[in-house]
Amino acid sequence: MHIEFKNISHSVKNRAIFSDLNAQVGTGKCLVVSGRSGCGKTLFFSIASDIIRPDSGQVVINGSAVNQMHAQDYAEFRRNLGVVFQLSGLISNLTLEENLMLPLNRHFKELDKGEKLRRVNSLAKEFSLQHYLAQRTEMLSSGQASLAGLARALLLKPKAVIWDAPMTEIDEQWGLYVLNLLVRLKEQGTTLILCSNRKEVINQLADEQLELNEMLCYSEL
Ligand SMILES: Nc1ncnc2c1ncn2[C@@H]1O[C@H](COP(=O)(O)OP(=O)(O)OP(=O)(O)O)[C@@H](O)[C@H]1O
Repeated sequence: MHIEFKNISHSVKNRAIFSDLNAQVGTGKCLVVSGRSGCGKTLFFSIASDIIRPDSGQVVINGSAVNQMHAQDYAEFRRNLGVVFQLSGLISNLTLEENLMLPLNRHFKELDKGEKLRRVNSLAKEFSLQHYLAQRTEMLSSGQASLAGLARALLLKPKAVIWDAPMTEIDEQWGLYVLNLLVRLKEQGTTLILCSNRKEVINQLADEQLELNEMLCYSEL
């Protein structure tokens, strides 16, 4: 999936955070978005994953602007996008299995329940979470919740993964595993957008880098 950010401007409470920002990342490549705290990494993540629409400018997927897509193309774009939140985004009063089934039930209605459960079990096992499937996700540690957030995104076999602050909660061993996993995903053609200042993420994964300009943090409209 080729993703382009064209002339993005966005303000929060009358403060310009992005002003005419441009960036792009090709299929199987990784864009790392970095910058100091408060510069807008999470805001960029939200715009990239179409949680927030920018005040002006466009996010363009394989040549089609997200804000002009027909419903069917938009549904396909969403199905192809794996979104991983900084704080996992799991629903705490559902079990882990219920959380992991949500995107499959939403985007892969045609898959039978047995196949969905097989996918859920296999990814849970990959991240050593199989014993937690029947438990509510408030039982997970923050590192486990982070891995579960990643598992939930990967269940869709996405063509692009957008991850806010990857690896901040997980331990060193899992960090290495996840880094290698991200390298493999890239090799398989998955596009990555990672909002991170971590050196290992930048050194091992970045094909493109966007350093958010700290001056923008203080410019007033
Ligand atoms: N709901 C909000 N209300 C007011 N200001 C906000 C809101 N959300 C974000 N901001 C402002 O927008 C700017 C960008 O925030 P953002 O969370 O994207 O930064 P960040 O680079 O991800 O920071 P960090 O590295 O600390 O997570 C910040 O200056 C913040 O104060």
